[in-house]
Amino acid sequence: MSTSVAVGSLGESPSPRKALLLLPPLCAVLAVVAWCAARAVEWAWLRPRRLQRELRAQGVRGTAYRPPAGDAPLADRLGREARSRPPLPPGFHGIVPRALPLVHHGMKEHGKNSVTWFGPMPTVTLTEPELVRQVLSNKFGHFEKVNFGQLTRLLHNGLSSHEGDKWAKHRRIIKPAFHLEKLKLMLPAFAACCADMVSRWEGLVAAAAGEPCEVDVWPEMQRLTGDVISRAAFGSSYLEGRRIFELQGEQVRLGTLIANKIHIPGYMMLPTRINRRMKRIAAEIEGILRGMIANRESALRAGKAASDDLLGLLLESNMEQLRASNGGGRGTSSGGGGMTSDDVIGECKLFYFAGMETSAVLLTWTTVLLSMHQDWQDRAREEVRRVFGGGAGVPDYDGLSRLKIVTMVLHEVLRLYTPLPAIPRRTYKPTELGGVRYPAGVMLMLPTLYIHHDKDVWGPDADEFRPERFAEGVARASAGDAPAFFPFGGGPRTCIGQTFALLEAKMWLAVMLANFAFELSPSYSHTPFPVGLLRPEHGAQVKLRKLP
Ligand code: HEM
Repeated sequence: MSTSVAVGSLGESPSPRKALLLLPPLCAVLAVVAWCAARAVEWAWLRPRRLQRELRAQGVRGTAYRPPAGDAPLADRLGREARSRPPLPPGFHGIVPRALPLVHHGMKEHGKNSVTWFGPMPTVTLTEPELVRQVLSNKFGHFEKVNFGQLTRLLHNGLSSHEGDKWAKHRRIIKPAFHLEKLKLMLPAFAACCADMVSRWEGLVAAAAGEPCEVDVWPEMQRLTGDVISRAAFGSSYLEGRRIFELQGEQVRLGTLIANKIHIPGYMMLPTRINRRMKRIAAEIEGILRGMIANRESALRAGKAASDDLLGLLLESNMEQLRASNGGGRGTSSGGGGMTSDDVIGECKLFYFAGMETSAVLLTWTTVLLSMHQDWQDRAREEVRRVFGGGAGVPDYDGLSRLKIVTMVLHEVLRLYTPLPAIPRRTYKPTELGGVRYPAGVMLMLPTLYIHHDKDVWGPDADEFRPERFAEGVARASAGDAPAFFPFGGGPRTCIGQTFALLEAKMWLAVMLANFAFELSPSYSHTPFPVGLLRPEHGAQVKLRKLP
């Protein structure tokens, strides 16, 4: 006899019977609520307090944890204060207090290697180059990349956020596309983008009819590097690629608006206006890429040669990998030894994310610094004229690799205005580093920009623009033993696109210096500020003059 019949046959009223039936689901709900509450208390209170005790016991000082936002309000306040200060004098490069306000504050209040809180995650800033080297070069998985979950997935979901075997497989497949021999084939695409820009600027100068022509180079450089990556990645389909970079640009802007909230679990799932727009953008980008990849894959299967652009090289390398793992069989995009279509989409998104704004930042600060330091602009132009003989024709690889002064200038710009001011890592397991035993789950912040300006490392003129310090190469530029110059990161996860970025920058400088002279406009205000990358907060206005 079933329970309900038994209860009914006793003639009891239906309410207790209903209550009995409701009891199991109610208990289940209560159990789930209790579990969530316990997890929340552990996440927001017990675990951070435990980590704080462990770090303090070893003498790592810093701010006290305030649940659950940690130092997010302090970071907001310091950021606002830094931005409200008057612009820096042009030619002044002591930008750390303005560009890394939280790191600067932590250092002032608690000394080097101090702790702050990113939500409930302790964040230890490591300022000694040797410790940074140890973290970046670790091959044993003690330090993992800090992944911002759904935000990372919406922005790129490629190589830079993978770990372990998946990362190794993707890096192996992507690497051939960035070999020097392949990059040389992309130089005509770089040159075509620079030529487009030069003719547009010539138009602007002509329209100014003899008056000095003012250009904000920041959006111009975003456009240039967006075009370069579109052409380099997608060859003849670069116009479709352009739409992607517009969408990615918007995605990054929206991502920075919510950066301080993403430590809240599930925040990205909330149906806020920004979250909904970001999801729509991601869907549109994926749609465009899926179409392009499908076309290329079917052409490859039909036996057509792969294109020499990044996507073509990536698909070709992927097919080879698949053939090898299938024992010579026909390649498919279903995974196995190669990448799936979704993986390829993630990597294409990453090319934009990692390769566009970073290069735009480098080119913008180079223009600003050469405007501030006219003597170096003249020296760099002289060198370009000497190597390429007056500017006619497309600069070739041999010529670009002989540009010594231009390279020194680029290195000094990368040192003083490092596009990525800090690199985060997280301890994956308990790890000893510099005499401290870090428990798992501690974020280690490697403040590249701070180390690049550290007088203990670079000497008393650390904040000055002196490209000659790179005359003997990168390794001999700083005073200390450990390498202290790492704008492209280091170790196994070093930037895969650094040769691409430097060739692009040299090509642009060779073309630009041959065609234009430039100086700072009075409307420029020197306000470097990191919004993810170190950007000029109010643009980078220069005055252009066309050279005969
Ligand atoms: C001036 C320009 C650039 C700078 C300053 C720069 C900087 C960096 C840095 C610091 C990292 C390491 C991040 C970390 O360790 O967490 C990195 C990684 C990466 N960069 Fe760049 N980058 C630049 C240009 C490019 C370009 C042009 C591309 C591609 C077209 C690119 C693709 C990548 C990729 C795919 C990674 C991830 C590598 C991995 O995790 O294995 N970057 N970049």
